Amino acid sequence: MSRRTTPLQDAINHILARRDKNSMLEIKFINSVKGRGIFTLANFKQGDFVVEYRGELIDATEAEHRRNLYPSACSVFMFEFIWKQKTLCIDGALEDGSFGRLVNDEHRTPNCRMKLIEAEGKLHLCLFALKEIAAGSEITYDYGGKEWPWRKKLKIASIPSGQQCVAEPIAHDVEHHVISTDSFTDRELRAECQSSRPTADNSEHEVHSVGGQRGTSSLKELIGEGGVQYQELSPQAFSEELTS
Ligand SMILES: C[S@@+](CC[C@H](N)C(=O)[O-])C[C@H]1O[C@@H](n2cnc3c(N)ncnc32)[C@H](O)[C@@H]1O
Repeated sequence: MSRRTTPLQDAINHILARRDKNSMLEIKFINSVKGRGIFTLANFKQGDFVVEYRGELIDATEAEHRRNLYPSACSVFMFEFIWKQKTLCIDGALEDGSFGRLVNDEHRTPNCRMKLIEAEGKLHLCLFALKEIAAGSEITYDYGGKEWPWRKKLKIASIPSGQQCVAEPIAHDVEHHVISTDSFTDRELRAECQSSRPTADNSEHEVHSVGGQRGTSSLKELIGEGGVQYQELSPQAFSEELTS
């Protein structure tokens, strides 16, 4: 990002070019509980645009339809949010090589926050740094208030009086709740998600209106006229119930 480019402009540039910050981010496999995550290769400053959560914009009805079709390994990639009293969803189920869909949850000390951006009449979800993020760190954000299984399965370490509690995940305990990326290769997962999609769709990077036979709403109908360009988004993310 050049000195004069604001984080918002930086985000819009990446949105329009449909590209991630490939020289600043990398995908790493963490473990069989968390699966993959996104890590920084360079420092980010507070406020910087980090990555877009790319996918297909769909409405609540279509999201519900897909949730019923998708295996749970795919529906965990559906990010729901409220826009002008409407529930919308970015479906990031396709393994398209983009980074945003692989960012993991951290509700206590996230280093990024999701914001909604409207660029050229289309809605986009983007992560911005909440603080300085040093090279080598995992990118995280708060998925929202929901009781995610990995949050529940926390071991509360013994707390000396007057000190804050420290919680640590117990890996073996949450194993059965987790979409194990090592049991699903990328190709298999992509095939799974693609075959369970309601319509053939090669434009997963496009944010567009409801597809296929199920809907005819235009994006304008989905998001309304003259939307806000830049909005803080309270996370209400991933709409999947993770059950074993
Ligand atoms: C959108 S995906 C994130 C990418 C995922 N780690 C992967 O490898 O595909 C969301 C899934 O990642 C896992 N996940 C995210 N945050 C986690 C956390 N803090 N602890 C354990 N698992 C987490 C859960 O399996 C969740 O369903």
